[in-house]
Amino acid sequence: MTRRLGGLHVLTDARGGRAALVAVAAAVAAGAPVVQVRAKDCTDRVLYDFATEVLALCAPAGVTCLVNDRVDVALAVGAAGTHLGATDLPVAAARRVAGPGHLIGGTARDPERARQLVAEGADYLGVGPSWPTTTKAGLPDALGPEGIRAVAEAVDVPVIAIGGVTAERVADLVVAGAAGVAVVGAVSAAPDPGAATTELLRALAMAGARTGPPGSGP
Ligand SMILES: Cc1ncc(COP(=O)(O)OP(=O)(O)O)c(N)n1
Ligand SMILES: Cc1ncsc1CCOP(=O)(O)O
Ligand SMILES: [Mg+2]
Repeated sequence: MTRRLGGLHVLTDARGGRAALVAVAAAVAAGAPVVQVRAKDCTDRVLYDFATEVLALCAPAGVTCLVNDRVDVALAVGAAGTHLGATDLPVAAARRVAGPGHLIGGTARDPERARQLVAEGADYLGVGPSWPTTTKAGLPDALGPEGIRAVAEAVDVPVIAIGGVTAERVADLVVAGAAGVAVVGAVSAAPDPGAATTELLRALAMAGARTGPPGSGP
């Protein structure tokens, strides 16, 4: 099972369904290293079936597949990991359930919370919103690259910047210390999700982001 964490995290359209799977297939074909199953407002069975289909697209391509919010679903489908935010199961609890081999990411917005999540067992942190976004309601003010920097300097695990990320904004985030970026709209709402993925990957490579497995270079 692939376990890359840096580089590009492509999050699915939260509505799931066929259109979301088409976007994932295009992102995988274009070389996205990480896909996160992020579906909201659906039954457990719909989420399970959707995650199973996303994993079936990721696994043959060696793409790391993570599940948002739900460690039980991640384990049930055999995904590599789970991403947990403030209203989800605590990272320490998910770690107890999933054991040491399961990747766990946590959402942090400041250095104190970031250090706490790492102490609980987080393997990476999603940090944002970097910029304003319409994809998720109720978020605090955007952190900007300086907010990303504050967290990246506080922890040793990869920091993945999220929120309003576009190819044009990638360099500022990498300079600030992000090991990668996570996107919803930049891929799933793009007219050509494959081309959008290629553009984001190119921006990460140009910025010198660590896009390969641990220990594979800059
Ligand atoms: C990589 C990454 N970072 C942050 C998030 C946000 O997670 P959370 O705060 O739980 O919000 P929802 O995604 O559940 O709406 C993420 N999913 N991925
Ligand atoms: C889930 C989440 N958490 C912080 S920003 C965000 C949404 C990011 O979506 P987009 O890439 O479309 O701005
Ligand atoms: Mg969540």
